[in-house]
Amino acid sequence: MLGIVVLAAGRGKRMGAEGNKLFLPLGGQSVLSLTLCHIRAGAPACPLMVVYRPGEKAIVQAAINEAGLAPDRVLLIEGGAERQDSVRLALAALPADWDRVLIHDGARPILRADLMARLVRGLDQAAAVIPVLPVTDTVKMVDAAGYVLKTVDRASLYRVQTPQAFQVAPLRAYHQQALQAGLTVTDDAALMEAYGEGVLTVAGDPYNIKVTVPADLPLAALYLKESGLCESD
Ligand SMILES: Nc1ccn([C@@H]2O[C@H](COP(=O)(O)OP(=O)(O)OP(=O)(O)O)[C@@H](O)[C@H]2O)c(=O)n1
Ligand SMILES: C[C@](O)(CO)[C@H](O)COP(=O)(O)O
Repeated sequence: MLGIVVLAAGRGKRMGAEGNKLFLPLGGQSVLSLTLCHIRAGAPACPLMVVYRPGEKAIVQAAINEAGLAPDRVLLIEGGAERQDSVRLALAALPADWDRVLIHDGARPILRADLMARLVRGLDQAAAVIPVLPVTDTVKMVDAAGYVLKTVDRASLYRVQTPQAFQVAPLRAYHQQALQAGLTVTDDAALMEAYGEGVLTVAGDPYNIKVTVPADLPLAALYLKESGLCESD
């Protein structure tokens, strides 16, 4: 069975808000409830697990309700200190019949059904499938003093998004191995790469912004309108 893990246990430090950025207003709801709304709309049959920050279970449950999801359809688990910890804890708690999983940042609310469909189809070819977009700016390496070291050839560089799609068994094993080895990563596909698994890329969605810094919120509101996702999902 395919399940979806939604990560919501961060602190939102770069946003600089009072609390967790996932509860900031967006599109008449909150960032998290919009994310959940769009998952419900795009993958109505998929069971969900939401990873929440200690002390935020009640507000996450409110976002689940606001998204029109039946509370009994959503598993809740406490996250860890880092994103990688939250994913490892989620994988360890998945129902036994979840053999494939989409792991998604709750901070990416503009999630369209066609992207999820592309990722799931890719699991017929690989144990890991990730959405990517080409880099459109020039990229340079810069030293600690702020001077350019070199310009990087951007032809083979891509920006990576979530959801990321996986066969559960290998990813769960690699997360445990990474914990033992002290290997830290910023996305889950990096663990599959580190342990020799092929990672397939599919076209990402330019509207699938991660709400990270203050400037991302008005952009997300614009993308919400442009994406065709109904605000009243
Ligand atoms: N310990 C953590 C850290 C992050 N996340 C989630 O992972 C996603 C991507 O992380 P990021 O955008 O970095 O969120 P934060 O860690 O909250 O942001 P910051 O690094 O600015 O504190 C977010 O939906 C966040 O809630 C999580 O579930 N558990
Ligand atoms: C997983 C991710 O969204 C892929 O781009 C990104 O690595 C998350 O980084 P963050 O610093 O945890 O937001």
